[in-house]
Amino acid sequence: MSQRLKAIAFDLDGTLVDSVPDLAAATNCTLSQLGLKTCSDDEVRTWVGNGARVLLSRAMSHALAREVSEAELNAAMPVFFDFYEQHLERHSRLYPDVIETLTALRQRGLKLAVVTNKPHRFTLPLLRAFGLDELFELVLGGDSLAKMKPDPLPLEHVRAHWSLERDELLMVGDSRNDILAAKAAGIASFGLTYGYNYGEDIGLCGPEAVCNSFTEILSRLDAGY
Ligand SMILES: O=C(O)COP(=O)(O)O
Ligand SMILES: [Mg+2]
Repeated sequence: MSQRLKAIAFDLDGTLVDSVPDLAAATNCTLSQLGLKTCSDDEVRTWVGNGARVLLSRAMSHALAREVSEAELNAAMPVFFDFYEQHLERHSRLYPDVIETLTALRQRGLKLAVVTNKPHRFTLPLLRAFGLDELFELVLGGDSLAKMKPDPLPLEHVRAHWSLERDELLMVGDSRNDILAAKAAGIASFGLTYGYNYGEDIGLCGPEAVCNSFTEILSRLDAGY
């Protein structure tokens, strides 16, 4: 492990939790209510990454075969939000070895944060539902600050919060938004291959390491990446 590393920022959807089944259910509830054709989990998997509003906008555009207006989206968002709030973790699953690995990282003295593009109102309840909330000292949602990943702002906020140098913070995530945010913030990142990255290979955006499982984070840190 880099002697300098003091903290790790983790993405949530597609990194800690496979949340697509419940995001897809909320999307389909909204589409049905609008009288639109529903979509598959696999389609939703390629639309996740830029927050709930962009997900719904992509789903509605797909169903309507045209761009959606802000007014149409504004009218649909409450349906999505209400449903998702009630069914956050019904079909979602923790990825293997997440709790064990996070616990091991904490035992090494690392501070852990969540930096997600998921709206903040869903983030803490989801972490709580999977018993993850106690493992993180700092949790930022996609609407906690003025900008979300791939903007570097959330990672700069984490650095400032803990007074960290650039080489003292690492970002771990499944999406190019995570890797691009890390690069823009001037910090290292690990990309996970099992999550959602618009159907693309996470290695293509140039993370410092590519991990095929959550536990591999430990061995890559031990090997100095
Ligand atoms: O909700 C999203 O679109 C993505 O969330 P994530 O940043 O935790 O992957
Ligand atoms: Mg993600």
